[in-house]
Amino acid sequence: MKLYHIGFGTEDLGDNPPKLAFLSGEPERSRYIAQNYLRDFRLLSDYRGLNSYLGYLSNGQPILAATSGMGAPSLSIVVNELIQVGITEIIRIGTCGSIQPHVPIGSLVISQAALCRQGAANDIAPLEYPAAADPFLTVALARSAQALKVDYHLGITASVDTFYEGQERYESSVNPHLQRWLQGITQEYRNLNILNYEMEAGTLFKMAGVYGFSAGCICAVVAQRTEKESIVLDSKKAAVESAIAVAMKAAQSELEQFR
Ligand SMILES: O=P(O)(O)O[C@H]1O[C@H](CO)[C@@H](O)[C@H]1O
Ligand SMILES: O=c1cc[nH]c(=O)[nH]1
Repeated sequence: MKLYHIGFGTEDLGDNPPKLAFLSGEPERSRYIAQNYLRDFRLLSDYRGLNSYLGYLSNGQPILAATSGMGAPSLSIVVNELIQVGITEIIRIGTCGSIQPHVPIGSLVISQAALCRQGAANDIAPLEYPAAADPFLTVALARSAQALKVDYHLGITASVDTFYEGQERYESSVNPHLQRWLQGITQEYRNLNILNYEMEAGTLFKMAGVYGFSAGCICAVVAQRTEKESIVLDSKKAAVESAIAVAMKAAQSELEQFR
Protein backbone atom coordinates (compact mmCIF):
# COMPACT_ATOMS: atom_id res chain seq x y z
CA MET A 1 0.00 0.00 0.00
CA LYS A 2 1.36 3.43 -0.94
CA LEU A 3 1.38 5.88 1.97
CA TYR A 4 -0.69 8.95 1.11
CA HIS A 5 1.90 11.75 1.52
CA ILE A 6 5.25 10.12 0.81
CA GLY A 7 3.71 8.40 -2.23
CA PHE A 8 5.33 4.98 -1.88
CA GLY A 9 4.98 1.85 0.22
CA THR A 10 7.06 -1.15 1.29
CA GLU A 11 6.32 -2.84 -2.05
CA ASP A 12 8.39 -0.12 -3.78
CA LEU A 13 11.52 -0.71 -1.68
CA GLY A 14 12.65 -4.07 -3.09
CA ASP A 15 14.17 -7.15 -1.42
CA ASN A 16 16.76 -5.15 0.49
CA PRO A 17 14.71 -2.27 1.93
CA PRO A 18 16.41 0.76 3.52
CA LYS A 19 16.50 1.24 7.29
CA LEU A 20 18.26 4.61 7.22
CA ALA A 21 16.81 7.81 5.76
CA PHE A 22 18.54 11.14 5.19
CA LEU A 23 15.85 13.74 5.66
CA SER A 24 16.15 17.28 4.29
CA GLY A 25 13.76 20.18 4.45
CA GLU A 26 14.55 21.16 0.88
CA PRO A 27 13.63 18.83 -2.03
CA GLU A 28 16.62 20.03 -4.05
CA ARG A 29 18.92 18.71 -1.29
CA SER A 30 17.36 15.23 -1.42
CA ARG A 31 17.80 15.17 -5.20
CA TYR A 32 21.41 16.34 -4.84
CA ILE A 33 22.18 13.61 -2.30
CA ALA A 34 20.70 10.94 -4.56
CA GLN A 35 22.45 12.19 -7.69
CA ASN A 36 25.86 12.76 -6.11
CA TYR A 37 26.20 10.23 -3.31
CA LEU A 38 23.97 7.22 -4.07
CA ARG A 39 24.42 4.45 -6.62
CA ASP A 40 21.60 3.15 -8.80
CA PHE A 41 19.22 5.71 -7.33
CA ARG A 42 15.63 6.08 -8.43
CA LEU A 43 12.84 8.50 -7.62
CA LEU A 44 10.13 6.86 -5.53
CA SER A 45 7.71 9.80 -5.53
CA ASP A 46 7.59 13.58 -5.62
CA TYR A 47 3.99 14.07 -4.56
CA ARG A 48 3.52 17.62 -3.16
CA GLY A 49 7.23 18.30 -3.74
CA LEU A 50 8.14 15.83 -0.97
CA ASN A 51 10.50 13.82 -3.14
CA SER A 52 12.09 10.56 -1.99
CA TYR A 53 14.88 8.62 -3.65
CA LEU A 54 16.07 5.09 -3.03
CA GLY A 55 19.76 4.41 -3.68
CA TYR A 56 22.77 2.52 -2.38
CA LEU A 57 26.11 3.29 -0.73
CA SER A 58 29.26 1.77 -2.24
CA ASN A 59 29.02 -1.08 0.30
CA GLY A 60 25.52 -1.89 -0.98
CA GLN A 61 23.68 -0.43 2.01
CA PRO A 62 20.28 0.88 0.88
CA ILE A 63 19.51 4.50 1.78
CA LEU A 64 16.49 6.71 1.40
CA ALA A 65 17.02 10.40 0.61
CA ALA A 66 13.71 11.97 1.60
CA THR A 67 12.20 15.43 2.02
CA SER A 68 10.37 16.65 5.12
CA GLY A 69 9.31 20.05 3.83
CA MET A 70 9.72 23.05 6.11
CA GLY A 71 8.55 22.96 9.72
CA ALA A 72 7.29 20.39 12.17
CA PRO A 73 3.75 19.74 10.85
CA SER A 74 5.06 18.62 7.46
CA LEU A 75 7.97 16.73 9.03
CA SER A 76 5.62 14.88 11.41
CA ILE A 77 3.58 13.52 8.49
CA VAL A 78 6.60 12.42 6.48
CA VAL A 79 8.34 10.83 9.47
CA ASN A 80 5.19 9.00 10.58
CA GLU A 81 4.90 7.46 7.11
CA LEU A 82 8.63 6.68 6.81
CA ILE A 83 8.43 4.67 10.02
CA GLN A 84 5.42 2.82 8.61
CA VAL A 85 7.48 1.69 5.60
CA GLY A 86 10.26 0.31 7.83
CA ILE A 87 12.73 3.18 8.41
CA THR A 88 14.42 2.86 11.83
CA GLU A 89 17.13 5.55 11.62
CA ILE A 90 16.75 9.13 10.43
CA ILE A 91 19.50 11.70 9.99
CA ARG A 92 18.19 15.18 9.34
CA ILE A 93 20.55 17.12 7.07
CA GLY A 94 19.45 20.71 7.40
CA THR A 95 20.43 24.35 7.44
CA CYS A 96 20.30 26.65 10.47
CA GLY A 97 21.11 30.05 11.88
CA SER A 98 23.82 30.30 14.52
CA ILE A 99 23.10 32.42 17.59
CA GLN A 100 26.59 32.05 19.11
CA PRO A 101 29.63 34.09 18.07
CA HIS A 102 31.87 30.99 18.13
CA VAL A 103 29.63 29.11 15.63
CA PRO A 104 30.45 30.74 12.28
CA ILE A 105 28.76 30.57 8.90
CA GLY A 106 29.97 27.51 7.01
CA SER A 107 30.43 25.42 10.15
CA LEU A 108 28.16 22.54 11.18
CA VAL A 109 25.96 22.05 14.22
CA ILE A 110 25.29 18.51 15.44
CA SER A 111 22.30 18.59 17.79
CA GLN A 112 22.52 16.55 20.96
CA ALA A 113 19.07 17.74 22.02
CA ALA A 114 16.55 20.44 21.19
CA LEU A 115 14.62 23.07 23.01
CA CYS A 116 11.37 22.17 21.28
CA ARG A 117 9.08 25.18 20.90
CA GLN A 118 6.90 23.48 18.32
CA GLY A 119 3.13 23.06 18.30
CA ALA A 120 3.14 19.81 16.33
CA ALA A 121 5.29 18.13 18.97
CA ASN A 122 2.55 18.70 21.55
CA ASP A 123 0.28 16.37 19.55
CA ILE A 124 2.91 13.65 19.89
CA ALA A 125 4.13 13.92 23.49
CA PRO A 126 3.69 16.23 26.49
CA LEU A 127 5.55 19.53 26.46
CA GLU A 128 7.99 18.26 29.10
CA TYR A 129 8.93 15.14 27.11
CA PRO A 130 12.66 15.24 26.21
CA ALA A 131 13.68 16.07 22.66
CA ALA A 132 16.95 14.14 22.61
CA ALA A 133 18.97 12.88 19.68
CA ASP A 134 20.06 9.24 19.55
CA PRO A 135 23.48 9.10 21.29
CA PHE A 136 24.98 6.60 18.85
CA LEU A 137 23.93 8.52 15.75
CA THR A 138 25.19 11.72 17.37
CA VAL A 139 28.59 10.25 18.23
CA ALA A 140 28.84 8.77 14.73
CA LEU A 141 28.17 12.22 13.25
CA ALA A 142 30.71 13.90 15.55
CA ARG A 143 33.40 11.31 14.78
CA SER A 144 32.77 11.67 11.06
CA ALA A 145 33.05 15.45 11.31
CA GLN A 146 36.32 15.03 13.20
CA ALA A 147 37.68 12.58 10.65
CA LEU A 148 36.78 14.92 7.78
CA LYS A 149 38.37 17.83 9.67
CA VAL A 150 35.35 20.10 9.33
CA ASP A 151 34.46 22.80 11.81
CA TYR A 152 31.59 21.34 13.85
CA HIS A 153 29.85 22.20 17.10
CA LEU A 154 27.97 19.73 19.26
CA GLY A 155 25.22 21.16 21.43
CA ILE A 156 21.65 22.20 21.94
CA THR A 157 19.44 23.47 19.14
CA ALA A 158 16.32 25.64 19.37
CA SER A 159 13.63 24.19 17.11
CA VAL A 160 10.83 26.67 16.52
CA ASP A 161 7.80 26.97 14.26
CA THR A 162 8.51 30.18 12.41
CA PHE A 163 11.53 31.49 10.54
CA TYR A 164 10.73 35.18 11.06
CA GLU A 165 8.73 35.81 14.25
CA GLY A 166 9.91 32.80 16.27
CA GLN A 167 13.55 33.43 15.39
CA GLU A 168 13.22 37.09 16.33
CA ARG A 169 13.70 38.65 12.90
CA TYR A 170 12.75 42.32 12.72
CA GLU A 171 14.21 44.08 9.65
CA SER A 172 13.81 41.21 7.22
CA SER A 173 10.22 40.42 8.26
CA VAL A 174 6.98 41.96 7.03
CA ASN A 175 6.17 42.70 10.66
CA PRO A 176 8.87 44.45 12.69
CA HIS A 177 6.62 44.50 15.80
CA LEU A 178 7.16 41.21 17.55
CA GLN A 179 5.09 40.10 20.52
CA ARG A 180 6.70 41.09 23.78
CA TRP A 181 7.58 37.53 24.81
CA LEU A 182 9.67 37.11 21.64
CA GLN A 183 11.62 40.34 22.06
CA GLY A 184 15.03 39.39 23.43
CA ILE A 185 14.44 35.64 23.18
CA THR A 186 17.55 35.07 21.06
CA GLN A 187 19.75 36.63 23.74
CA GLU A 188 17.97 34.50 26.34
CA TYR A 189 18.71 31.35 24.30
CA ARG A 190 22.32 32.50 23.83
CA ASN A 191 22.64 32.74 27.61
CA LEU A 192 21.19 29.23 27.86
CA ASN A 193 24.06 27.98 25.70
CA ILE A 194 21.83 27.14 22.75
CA LEU A 195 23.80 27.08 19.52
CA ASN A 196 21.35 27.54 16.68
CA TYR A 197 17.83 27.98 15.32
CA GLU A 198 16.13 25.60 12.93
CA MET A 199 12.61 24.27 12.46
CA GLU A 200 12.39 20.46 12.60
CA ALA A 201 14.82 18.67 14.95
CA GLY A 202 12.85 19.00 18.20
CA THR A 203 9.74 17.33 16.82
CA LEU A 204 11.85 14.70 15.06
CA PHE A 205 13.59 13.85 18.36
CA LYS A 206 10.33 13.62 20.30
CA MET A 207 8.83 11.36 17.63
CA ALA A 208 11.94 9.18 17.85
CA GLY A 209 11.48 8.79 21.60
CA VAL A 210 7.79 7.98 21.36
CA TYR A 211 7.84 5.75 18.28
CA GLY A 212 11.12 3.99 19.04
CA PHE A 213 13.43 4.92 16.18
CA SER A 214 16.84 6.64 16.17
CA ALA A 215 17.24 10.24 15.07
CA GLY A 216 20.17 12.59 14.63
CA CYS A 217 20.53 16.04 13.15
CA ILE A 218 23.35 17.88 11.43
CA CYS A 219 22.85 21.39 10.10
CA ALA A 220 24.96 23.69 7.98
CA VAL A 221 25.17 27.21 9.41
CA VAL A 222 23.88 29.66 6.78
CA ALA A 223 23.10 32.68 8.97
CA GLN A 224 25.05 34.26 11.82
CA ARG A 225 22.52 35.99 14.04
CA THR A 226 25.07 37.76 16.19
CA GLU A 227 25.89 39.77 13.03
CA LYS A 228 22.77 39.95 10.87
CA GLU A 229 19.40 38.38 10.17
CA SER A 230 19.89 37.34 6.57
CA ILE A 231 21.08 34.10 5.01
CA VAL A 232 24.58 34.17 3.50
CA LEU A 233 23.80 32.41 0.23
CA ASP A 234 27.40 32.40 -1.02
CA SER A 235 28.40 30.05 1.79
CA LYS A 236 25.40 27.73 1.64
CA LYS A 237 26.51 25.27 -1.06
CA ALA A 238 29.85 24.42 0.55
CA ALA A 239 28.39 24.21 4.05
CA VAL A 240 25.57 21.90 2.96
CA GLU A 241 28.05 19.77 1.02
CA SER A 242 30.11 19.26 4.15
CA ALA A 243 26.99 18.38 6.20
CA ILE A 244 26.07 15.76 3.59
CA ALA A 245 29.63 14.39 3.53
CA VAL A 246 29.63 14.02 7.32
CA ALA A 247 26.23 12.27 7.36
CA MET A 248 27.37 10.00 4.55
CA LYS A 249 30.53 9.00 6.40
CA ALA A 250 28.52 8.33 9.56
CA ALA A 251 26.21 6.04 7.60
CA GLN A 252 29.00 4.33 5.71
CA SER A 253 31.47 3.58 8.48
CA GLU A 254 31.09 5.22 11.91
CA LEU A 255 27.63 3.80 12.63
CA GLU A 256 28.71 0.21 11.97
CA GLN A 257 30.30 -0.23 15.38
CA PHE A 258 27.08 0.69 17.17
CA ARG A 259 24.67 -1.51 15.23
O1 LIG B 1 17.31 23.64 5.09
P1 LIG B 1 16.19 22.96 5.82
O2 LIG B 1 16.42 21.50 6.01
O3 LIG B 1 14.83 23.24 5.18
O4 LIG B 1 16.14 23.61 7.30
C1 LIG B 1 15.95 24.97 7.62
O5 LIG B 1 15.59 25.80 6.52
C2 LIG B 1 14.19 26.12 6.55
C3 LIG B 1 14.01 27.61 6.74
O6 LIG B 1 14.71 28.32 5.78
C4 LIG B 1 13.61 25.32 7.72
O7 LIG B 1 13.10 24.11 7.24
C5 LIG B 1 14.81 25.17 8.61
O8 LIG B 1 14.77 24.18 9.57
O1 LIG C 1 18.45 31.35 10.27
C1 LIG C 1 18.05 30.25 9.84
C2 LIG C 1 18.67 29.62 8.75
C3 LIG C 1 18.16 28.43 8.29
N1 LIG C 1 17.08 27.89 8.91
C4 LIG C 1 16.47 28.50 9.95
O2 LIG C 1 15.47 27.98 10.47
N2 LIG C 1 16.98 29.67 10.40
